[in-house]
Amino acid sequence: MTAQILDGKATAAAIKSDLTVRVAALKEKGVTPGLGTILVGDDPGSQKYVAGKHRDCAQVGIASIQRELPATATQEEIEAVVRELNADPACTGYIVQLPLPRGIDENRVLELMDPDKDADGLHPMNLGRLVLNEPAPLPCTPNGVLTLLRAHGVEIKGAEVVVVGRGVTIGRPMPLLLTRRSENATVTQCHTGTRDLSAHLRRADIIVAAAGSAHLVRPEDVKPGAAVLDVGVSRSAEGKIVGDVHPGVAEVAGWISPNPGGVGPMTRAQLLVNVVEAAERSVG
Ligand SMILES: Nc1nc(=O)c2c([nH]1)NC[C@@H]1CN(c3ccc(C(=O)N[C@@H](CCC(=O)O)C(=O)O)cc3)C=[N+]21
Repeated sequence: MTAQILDGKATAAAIKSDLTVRVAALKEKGVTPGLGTILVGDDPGSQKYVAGKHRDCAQVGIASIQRELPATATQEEIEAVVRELNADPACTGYIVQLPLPRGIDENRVLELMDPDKDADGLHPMNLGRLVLNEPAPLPCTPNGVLTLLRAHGVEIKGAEVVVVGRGVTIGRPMPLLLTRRSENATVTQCHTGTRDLSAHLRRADIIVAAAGSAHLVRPEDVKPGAAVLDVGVSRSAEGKIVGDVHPGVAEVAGWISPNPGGVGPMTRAQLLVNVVEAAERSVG
């Protein structure tokens, strides 16, 4: 058996073509959505991701606002740019590319953002709204995972889902999304303190691997027919992306998300969704 592909590239393209229509409608009403990015330092990976986000914006008609600071930028300098984008009416949503350089208090920067311009859904106010079941922009990667599953008809309701990882961008918010009444999944969250990861993985109908540990999920850990989402990004010595899922899993799983080409493009598409939805809310 070979797993069917959870095609993030194609699903993201369909989302973007829907957004193109909605952006055109907003422009007719005099509103042009604008995505801002704040990039600090010169990490090649971060530069590449941010460039990809602006390419996506151009495709759907969203304006781009790019702010770059050197790796030596101080806390105050970064916070000044956050204040600037909070005040800029052309910037309807923005992100602060993470991680920020060592020595910068990331949480202080995020808390300074206007929660209504939070395109990542990672502002503490919006994470709190998610916990309280209030409307909020949803964290892009977890929401991308859900959208990818839905687009391929994978049943989430009642599924046993194992999330591996507890990072702020994926591991922590993912179970919050999955356990809403609209999804009704049963979730087990595993992490480095989990005693027997394999035992949990083997029971899962859906595995979300977001530990950042190369080839952590092995074929013998996967129930035949399960859906496996590879969210991890490590790099090989040659700089190629290595996911959290061993390639042999494709012989056991029913569904698998390629990496690259799976959750990455979905993350970017959900970012655009958050920007467009915020602009739509602003026109009522
Ligand atoms: N505030 C903030 N928001 C983020 O959303 C955020 C962040 N910080 N910091 C870094 C991570 C990483 N991230 C990715 C987005 C797209 C791809 C992506 O599109 N990847 C392509 C391949 C890209 C390649 O080949 O290098 C793919 O999977 O097909 C990957 C990774 C967003 N992040």
